Amino acid sequence: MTIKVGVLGARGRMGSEVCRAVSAADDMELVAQVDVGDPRDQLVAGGAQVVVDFTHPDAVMDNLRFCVDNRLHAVVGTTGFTTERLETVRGWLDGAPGVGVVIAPNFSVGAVLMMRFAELAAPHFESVEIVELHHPGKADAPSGTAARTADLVADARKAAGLGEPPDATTQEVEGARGARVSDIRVHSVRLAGLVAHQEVLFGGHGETLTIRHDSLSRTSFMPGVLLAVRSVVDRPGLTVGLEHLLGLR
Ligand SMILES: NC(=O)C1=CN([C@@H]2O[C@H](COP(=O)(O)OP(=O)(O)OC[C@H]3O[C@@H](n4cnc5c(N)ncnc54)[C@H](O)[C@@H]3O)[C@@H](O)[C@H]2O)C=CC1
Ligand SMILES: O=C(O)C1=N[C@H](C(=O)O)C[C@H](O)C1
Repeated sequence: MTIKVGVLGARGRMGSEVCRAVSAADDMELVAQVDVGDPRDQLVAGGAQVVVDFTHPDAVMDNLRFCVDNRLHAVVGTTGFTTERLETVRGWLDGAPGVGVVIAPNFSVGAVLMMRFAELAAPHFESVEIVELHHPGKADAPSGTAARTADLVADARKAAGLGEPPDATTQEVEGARGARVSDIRVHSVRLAGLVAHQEVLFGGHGETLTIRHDSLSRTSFMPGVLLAVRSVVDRPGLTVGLEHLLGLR
C-alpha cells in the first residue's frame, strides 16, 4: 500500500532531501510540500497520512499540535525536545488514540550506534567530554544529538556509581570548557564545509577511547526517515529515538 506523505520545512536543507527521498520511494507518494508562507491545510487537503517535520525548534510544537488535532501521524527530526515538551506531546496523544509520533534527534543509523556505543563505554571511564561539529547554518547549540548523548552517558555513569568527571579547572574564560548537559561537558563547533559530526571522548588509566561519527551528506538521514514513515502508521503513541525502530532497545 502507498503511504501518502507531507513534508513541513520542505524548502529547507533536510526537508528538500526528504522530498527527494519520499518521491523516489516505491511505496510512498509525496502529497504536500509546506514551508513558511504555505497553508498547512495542504497536508489535510492532499490526504497526507504521515507528516515529516524538519523545521525549527520554535515552530515544531505548533506543527505537531496541528498534526495530532488532524489525526495525522508524524515523523519529527526537528530538535529542541525537552522532557517537558515530550510530556506535552504524550498528553496530546492520549486524546488521539491510533495516532503515532516518532521523534528522533538523529535519523542516521551510524549516529544512533555512536550513541549506543557511548552509553556502553560510559561506566568504564572516569572522564568523558562530547564535541559536536556542524555547518554554520545550524539554529541550535548544542545539537540535539549531543544533548541526547550526554543524557545517555550521564545515566549510564550514575547507574555505575560514578560521579561527575574530574575537573580541577578554576580559571577559565567563559565558555572555554563548553556547556554542561547533565553534568557532561559539550563543545559545539560551527564550520563551513561540515555537515554533522560528533566525537565522544573517554579517558581512563593511561588510555583514551574516541567514538566518532560523521554524516558526510544529508542522504545519511534518509534511510532512517523512510523507516520511521513506514513504521509510524502501525505505532500509535510516542516513540522517541530511531533505536526503537532498529531493534537496538
Ligand atoms: N533528526 C535528524 O536526524 C536531523 C535533524 N535536523 C534538525 O532539523 C531541523 C531543520 O534543519 P535544517 O533542514 O538544516 O534547517 P533549514 O533552516 O535548512 O530548514 C528549515 C526549513 O523549515 C522552514 N520552516 C520554519 N518554520 C516553519 C513552519 N512553521 N512551517 C513550515 N516550514 C517552516 C524554513 O523556512 C526552512 O525552509 C533542525 O532542528 C535540525 O537540527 C537536521 C538534520 C538531521
Ligand atoms: O542541524 C543539523 O544539521 C543536525 N541536527 C541534528 C542535531 O541537532 O543533533 C542532527 C544532526 O546532528 C544534524
